[in-house]
Amino acid sequence: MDKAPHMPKRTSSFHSGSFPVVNSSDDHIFSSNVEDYDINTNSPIGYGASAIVYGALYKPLNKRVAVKMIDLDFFERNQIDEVRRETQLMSLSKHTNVLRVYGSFVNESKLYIVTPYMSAGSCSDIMKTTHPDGFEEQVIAAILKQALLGLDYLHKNGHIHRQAIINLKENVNKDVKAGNLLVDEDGSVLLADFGVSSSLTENGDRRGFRRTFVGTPCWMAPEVMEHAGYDYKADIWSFGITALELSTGHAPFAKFPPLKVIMVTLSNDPPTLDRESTKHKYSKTFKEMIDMCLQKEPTKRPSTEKLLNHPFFKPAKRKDFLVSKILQHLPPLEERPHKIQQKPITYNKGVTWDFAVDSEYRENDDQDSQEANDGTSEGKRVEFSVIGENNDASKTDSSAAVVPQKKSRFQVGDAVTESNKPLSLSVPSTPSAISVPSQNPLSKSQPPSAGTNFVSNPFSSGEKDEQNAQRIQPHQSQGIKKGRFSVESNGIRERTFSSGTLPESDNQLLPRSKESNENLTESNKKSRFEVQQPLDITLTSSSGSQIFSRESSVHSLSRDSTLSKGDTLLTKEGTINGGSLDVQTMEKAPEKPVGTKKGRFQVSSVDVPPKIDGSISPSGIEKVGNE
Ligand SMILES: Nc1ncnc2c1ncn2[C@@H]1O[C@H](COP(=O)(O)OP(=O)(O)OP(=O)(O)O)[C@@H](O)[C@H]1O
Repeated sequence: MDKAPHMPKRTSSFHSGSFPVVNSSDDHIFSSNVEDYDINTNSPIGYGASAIVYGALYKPLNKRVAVKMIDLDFFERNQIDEVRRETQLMSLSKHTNVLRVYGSFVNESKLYIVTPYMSAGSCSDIMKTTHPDGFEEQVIAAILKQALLGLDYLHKNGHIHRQAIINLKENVNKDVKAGNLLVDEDGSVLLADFGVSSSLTENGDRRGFRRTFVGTPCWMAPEVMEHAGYDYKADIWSFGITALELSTGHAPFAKFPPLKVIMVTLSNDPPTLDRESTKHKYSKTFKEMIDMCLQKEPTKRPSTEKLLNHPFFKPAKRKDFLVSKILQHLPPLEERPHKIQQKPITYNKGVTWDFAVDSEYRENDDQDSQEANDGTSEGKRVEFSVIGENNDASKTDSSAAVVPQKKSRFQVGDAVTESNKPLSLSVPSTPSAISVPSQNPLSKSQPPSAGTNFVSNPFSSGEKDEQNAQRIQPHQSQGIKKGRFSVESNGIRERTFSSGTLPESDNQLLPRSKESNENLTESNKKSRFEVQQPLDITLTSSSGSQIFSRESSVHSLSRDSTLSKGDTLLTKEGTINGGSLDVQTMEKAPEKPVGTKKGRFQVSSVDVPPKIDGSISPSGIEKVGNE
């Protein structure tokens, strides 16, 4: 397996003896010798942001356990130190509804975390396997009651589930969610995944104010999205989202790209249970409980204690009810199809949102993200990049336990961005929107090739951007102009470009242009993102705080080549409503490129005068890295 090239190599100072073995619940000290674990590396039972989870036999006790394997080569020393503390912390959590750590140790460069084997898998697993449309109400009540008891324990002991107590300033996407509710064969539901993975998936630099969110933001509370201060009430929001997830089979907005989830969450009313449209019938009481949790104002949400007294939970059945209702016909974990999760790891500076994207949004070519992230930036920005690479689960082996998957990344931000490798792409004067077709994320036929660092001037087909870069003029219009570019190994090829203020009609969202996509060859299928950049845009949340921009810009970015009607984009008023979309049909490339490589494009808005040489777009498209 390849390792993500952006990951810093950990120094060798961390060795197997430095990770203390911790006591299990039954006072057995689990061995730190990997030979004592017969790990079934052929059939992982789960994938996470930072880890692959395997079933294993712990030979000294002849006990089945789960082993979470994390490749420490991908992480920095301070992150690892924190993992050590948090793993110990987890070992101390003693509640029947909180997953305990039996032990942990390092072997070579892998961290092994040993936990009880939860043979039914996560609630998310179960839904995908047997209940794609969600569970019936009594099942949900039985699941959530146990989860709530675990959460109550954590809250009362100072944990916020979504983050380790050690560092309250940095956030990770460790929400309460169905994927983190593990179910045992006896119907026990345990909250998992607090602390340890958090450390590894958040950014290593703890001195700054970077906040990296990993995964999809569907469960993320609005105040967390806003980068505002938050507390344990954020878990209550996630809990409410989880309730919706369990009743429909998916979280609200699960199909949306991450940025859009944020937009919709912040601008719309909280999601609620549509009792008319679900497969199962749900009570008003259930809906009422969800609505209590999903209040945008955190202080209005109930505490775990109050929730436990809610009528919805009063008649909740015991765990054996779950055995008879949902665990009967489940195939063994190892035999279930496990989707490889795409989770990013961020090393960027600045306020950052970093999201995994579903396969439909993935890119296929490699990217040297570490290099790409070497530039510095302050404030928020929009950034798109690809790091890591897709890997087939079947190729997983113990020698390369964790390979961060290829992913796309979106970062949203504002302010001054400084990059060590400015992108020489420019677009003609006064661009307000730039559509960037990138490689079709579903196409695997174009492996990246080395040496392409260029982004085209959209007007200069086939020529390198250094030669063709055009100066971006100061923003003079709030209209939307579009350009788009692709990066190919043999230079830059213009696809299409349109400029000018969009007519009114263009400001409506258009249905996906299947036809245009179908006409594309593999070499020219592109996803793209679009940047709208009126100068005076500020997106504010319901609470009044700024979300995406300060006073100068907003970028809406979508890697979806088209959006469907009803999709939302930022507007210059800073609200979210129907946006404009470029639905140009891309022309077939006259020649198949030798290969396609991606640079990394950092899109930001900077209120600086344009550079005369045009090498850096003052409207903020900068190349921040390359392969
Ligand atoms: N003890 C366990 N028993 C059974 N399955 C497990 C166990 N631990 C984890 N899994 C499975 O592995 C998946 C990923 O594990 P985990 O959530 O701990 O990883 P992570 O890196 O923290 O990921 P994420 O950030 O997505 O939550 C879980 O969703 C679950 O399906």
